[in-house]
Amino acid sequence: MMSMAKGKRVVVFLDYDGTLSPIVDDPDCAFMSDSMRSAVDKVAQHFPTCIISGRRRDKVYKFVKLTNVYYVGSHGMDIMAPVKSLDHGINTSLHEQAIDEKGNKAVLFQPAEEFLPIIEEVYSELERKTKEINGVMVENNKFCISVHFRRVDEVDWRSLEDQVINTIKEYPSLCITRGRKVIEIRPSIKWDKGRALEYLLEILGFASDQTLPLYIGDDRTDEDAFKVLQRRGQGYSIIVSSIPKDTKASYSLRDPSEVMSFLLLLSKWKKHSDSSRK
Ligand SMILES: O=P(O)(O)OC[C@H]1O[C@H](O[C@H]2O[C@H](CO)[C@@H](O)[C@H](O)[C@H]2O)[C@H](O)[C@@H](O)[C@@H]1O
Repeated sequence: MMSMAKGKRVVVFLDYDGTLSPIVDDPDCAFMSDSMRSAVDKVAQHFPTCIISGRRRDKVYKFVKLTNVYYVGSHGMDIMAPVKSLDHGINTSLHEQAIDEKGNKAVLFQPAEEFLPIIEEVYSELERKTKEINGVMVENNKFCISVHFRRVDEVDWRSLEDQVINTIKEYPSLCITRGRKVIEIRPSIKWDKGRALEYLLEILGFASDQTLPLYIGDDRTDEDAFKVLQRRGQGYSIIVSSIPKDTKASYSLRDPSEVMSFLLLLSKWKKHSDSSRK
């Protein structure tokens, strides 16, 4: 992998849950370790780095707390540039356009903006309809909703799913996807983590074959990005899983601790290759 990366512009895409933080029962407690934060920070000092998550963007930022990375929330539907100016040869003209008159906003792209009211409505409805089921957590991810059943007794899974399906039937502009013990509700638009990845490569000026995107993720929604890399015949896709999985990724890492070792190795390699060129 490192030999293929020589002379190319590496761009790093990292999923959050299950990739940078271990899967835990309470989604609000999926904290990232300080050592993982430092590993991501080091990578971001060398390569454009983007955290791409199903969560709402501001929540991912609260967990990651780094100002030198791109944040993409709501499964690719909420894209924002880093607050800090970067020196990776990035085309930042679009960033500047996106900063508001107070200079504190840098949202690049929100393809599902018109769905905000409907998502709010469905979120309240799902909260109300599922509150009798013990252990359910409905998470508002801004442009999508997660209905968590990790803490729900297995006997109640079926009725919870029925509740969600019946609710969403009333909203033909929304659709349901599934993740790790979570039912996700999102706008039926042709946009996902794969599209977001392509969008970012394009606007950063990294769409050429001289770019080597690395995408690391653990969940079904990351498969959309793996497929894009496969189709483009570009870069490396890495699934995080301790068991064999049906995946479009070409490589695997077992868990977030192996992700951290990989990230540290990547930044060490870059430092070393830069210094040996001097
Ligand atoms: O794209 P991701 O960053 O991987 O986000 C996908 C979903 O991750 C979170 O849920 C998952 O992790 C939780 C914490 O470990 C776990 O409790 C839950 O069972 C998992 O599904 C997040 O809470 C969701 O909103 C994301 O969509």
